Amino acid sequence: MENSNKLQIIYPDDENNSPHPHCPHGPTLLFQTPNNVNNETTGSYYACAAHRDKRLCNFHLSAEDLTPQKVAKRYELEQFTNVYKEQRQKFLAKKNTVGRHFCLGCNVPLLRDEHLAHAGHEIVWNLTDKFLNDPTRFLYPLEDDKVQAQYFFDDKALKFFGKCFVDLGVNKVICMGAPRLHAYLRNEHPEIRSFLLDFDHRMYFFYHDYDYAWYNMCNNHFFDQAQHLQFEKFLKCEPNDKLLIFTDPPFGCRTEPIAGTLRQLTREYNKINKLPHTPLPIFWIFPYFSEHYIQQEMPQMHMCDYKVNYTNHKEYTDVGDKSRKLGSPVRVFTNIPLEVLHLPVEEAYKYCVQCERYTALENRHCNKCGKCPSKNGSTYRHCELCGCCVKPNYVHCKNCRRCTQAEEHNCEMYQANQRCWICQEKGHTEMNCEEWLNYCGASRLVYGQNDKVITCLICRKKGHNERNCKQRSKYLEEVTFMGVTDLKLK
Ligand SMILES: C[S@@+](CC[C@H](N)C(=O)[O-])C[C@H]1O[C@@H](n2cnc3c(N)ncnc32)[C@H](O)[C@@H]1O
Ligand SMILES: [Zn+2]
Ligand SMILES: [Zn+2]
Ligand SMILES: [Zn+2]
Ligand SMILES: [Zn+2]
Ligand SMILES: [Zn+2]
Ligand SMILES: [Zn+2]
Repeated sequence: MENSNKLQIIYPDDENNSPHPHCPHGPTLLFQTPNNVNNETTGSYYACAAHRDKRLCNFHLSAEDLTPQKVAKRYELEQFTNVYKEQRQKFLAKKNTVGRHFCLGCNVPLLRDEHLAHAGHEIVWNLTDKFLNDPTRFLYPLEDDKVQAQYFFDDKALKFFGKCFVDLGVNKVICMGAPRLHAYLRNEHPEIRSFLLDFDHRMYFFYHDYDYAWYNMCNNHFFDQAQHLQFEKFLKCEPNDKLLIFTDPPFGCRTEPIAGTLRQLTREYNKINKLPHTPLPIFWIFPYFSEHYIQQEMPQMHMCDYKVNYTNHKEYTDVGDKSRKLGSPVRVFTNIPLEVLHLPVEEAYKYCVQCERYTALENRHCNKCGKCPSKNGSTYRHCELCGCCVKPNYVHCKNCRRCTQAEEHNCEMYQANQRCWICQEKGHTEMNCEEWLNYCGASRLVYGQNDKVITCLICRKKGHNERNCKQRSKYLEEVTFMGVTDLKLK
């Protein structure tokens, strides 16, 4: 089972699924332990899609206790949305900058003498249009990693994204969880229309319904129906329009619900525009070490070398003492061919002639791998035994048949966490794979990242399979040693 030690997450609106009950934050996710995925409900439960901490939303319903009444229950948030909209009128209706204040403690807009009720609070006085049009420059970020995990792009990243959109001819962007990018596009790229979808309700105070919706990206839930209707209008496109979905979710979010939402939005777009299934271009910002999880959900997504920096995160930036030596680990994942993305040479990127695309300056092209292999910002080196490039500090363990961090290496523990190259499942390596024999000599793709190239499981070289390997006798010994003699290797 994939992710055998992890909970499976069932997204609420996958077709074929029975409907999930709602919490105040929209349809819940169904969490299943791996041994009850076959329609058994023992141990499965529904919980909030947006909050990764019970203290923040305590909805919890065991799948066994599900009843039609519970599925039908809805939470009305109008008492909130109406207040937000009333508050917003203060700012958006007022032309004069004098007397527009904002209480940072209570997160509410204030007019004239309303501040009297906020004595002692931290208040931004007389907001200029510049601030009003770029609210993340003065609001306190909601940094709770169990919910919003609000980290804002630095100016270089904003400029890079803006330029990518222009180069790609994109004229409409859905900013899903990207409020600063939304403001940047509105202010600096009037030729691009942007629509912000964010869980941060404070955006009500700065944007109209036609370019912002209070939204949960973990279940594609709109808290305010009026805004949803406006969003549908935004999705309606003219033949020359080019729409792109941009998302920068909290890194604590699992990839299943985000991918589920991206699919839902694409479906909604196709339906509204009466198109046959047409994929939308996507930019998904996430750390390089989550690559596997993204590709598991969306194999069409590839990682671009651009390092994304945030202004309010110590480690995800290239400035300050605490910043990582190798730069930010945050990358852009996209279904757009990487060849068409131009990374800025002035920010330490270069064009690799062999790869025919831009890569990080420190990324050295490997002729054996046929690519610029580094993922984390260090300079990889090629390991002949692994048949691929590895991190420079890795050492090859013959027993595990993998390059790994030398310190604290325990073969048994290490192998238990490896993904087998034969069956692609986690928990063992090739030598202990039950499917070993079935796969012997079969022509198949190993090494997902190098698809199109067959890597021989015996010598780990590319271009032939076990049947044709010069080292086959060594392999026969190994298999015999494992107590298997009946080889289907003819
Ligand atoms: C890592 S920050 C990205 C901000 C982006 N870097 C920018 O500068 O525009 C995550 C954003 O997603 C929003 N967010 C967090 N959880 C969300 C959810 N469940 N649904 C929608 N938005 C969410 C946060 O409010 C925050 O704005
Ligand atoms: Zn909830
Ligand atoms: Zn206050
Ligand atoms: Zn290269
Ligand atoms: Zn290599
Ligand atoms: Zn190795
Ligand atoms: Zn080992």
